Amino acid sequence: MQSPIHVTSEIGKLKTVMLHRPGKEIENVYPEILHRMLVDDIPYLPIAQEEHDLFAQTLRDNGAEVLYLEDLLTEALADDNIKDEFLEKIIAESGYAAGAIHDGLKEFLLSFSTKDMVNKIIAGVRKDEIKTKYASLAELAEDKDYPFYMDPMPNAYFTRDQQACIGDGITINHMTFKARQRESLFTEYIIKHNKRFADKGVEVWRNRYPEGRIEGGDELVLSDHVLAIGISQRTSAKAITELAESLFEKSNYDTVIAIHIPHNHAMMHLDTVFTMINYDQFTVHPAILRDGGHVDAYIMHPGNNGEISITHETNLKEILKKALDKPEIDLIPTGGGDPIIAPREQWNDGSNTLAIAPGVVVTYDRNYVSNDLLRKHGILVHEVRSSELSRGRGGPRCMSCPIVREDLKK
Ligand SMILES: NC(=O)NCCC[C@H](N)C(=O)O
Repeated sequence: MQSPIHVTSEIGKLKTVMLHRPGKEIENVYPEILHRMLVDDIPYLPIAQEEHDLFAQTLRDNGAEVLYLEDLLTEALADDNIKDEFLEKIIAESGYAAGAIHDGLKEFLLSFSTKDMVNKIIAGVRKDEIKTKYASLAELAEDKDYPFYMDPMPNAYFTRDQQACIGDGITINHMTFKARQRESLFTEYIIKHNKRFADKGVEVWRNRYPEGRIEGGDELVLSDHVLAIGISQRTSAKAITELAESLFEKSNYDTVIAIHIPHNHAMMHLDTVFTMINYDQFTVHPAILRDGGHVDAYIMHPGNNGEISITHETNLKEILKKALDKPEIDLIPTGGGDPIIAPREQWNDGSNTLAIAPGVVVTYDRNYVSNDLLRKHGILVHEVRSSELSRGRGGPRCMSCPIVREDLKK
């Protein structure tokens, strides 16, 4: 059976992509919780939505079918039993497995249509929105001034991270920080219960329950048998090993290139510093390269008796040449490698390009130095507006989850 997921590269023509249009969750962020919510500023919602609509339209204009996470989840919850089961899980993962607040939240959420309920869960539920029949001492006395029973999910529009499509399957991710961990429950329900995916042979390479942490921004599908993955603030060596074991056992993938990157907020995922944009071209933030273009990379292949063989290599160009079987690789430095422009543009996701076809990318307009350089290297660049979207600290690749891409011609 043909899987509804098919992604065998980072650059094959984009056919189907999943987005989330930013909603009320953005307006439930306030200064005291900014950093815990993993954002550095509060986007102005109407403009963020306008910018996001233009981003979606750019993808449609270039032939992609745009699906919205909120619609896919709503469809997945059409059956009342499944909706009930989902509500139990999301309320429990929000901290209330049982008790008065659990009951109050459930009754409140069930009072909405399924679509509005989904949007409300993403937006967050304030304490003053529900009535509880009684409250425990903990509920009365602890965190009295904290306004939410269910936290907002202001990062939901970065649909790259909760999951990642690789080949005909998907990883449903155990995310690093509490602020984002509930988001991948949505993916689990979409894959299990949305008719587009349910019972259609989608392989789950790794589900959201093992402890090791992993996020899609670190997962780069370089070809139909090579995956690059960041060892980063968000993805652990343990999760990478488990994913490699699963891919080697069940898929065509025979090479996983684990690249160590700095563990910090500006470079949280591999795709904030390194993306593939053509058969032999990549963007790279110079800060991840040591003298001579070196990184710490660990090349994993299936070994004997189900073990994994690992070699340590450091020359990024050589690693990519070998993995992709190319005579040369063009690494295009963010901000031209300038010591001020490069980190400034990287901060606003100048390295985070979304390829929509080989040599054709979508980028933020504000990173004009990087964009001009891409053009000089022969790339077709579609710029999208970015004043508000960029405040969430993610770019076009972060805001998109490719579901289907055309295979590359061999
Ligand atoms: N792939 C990505 O780099 N996604 C960006 C995620 C930004 C979000 N504020 C986060 O910290 O998770």
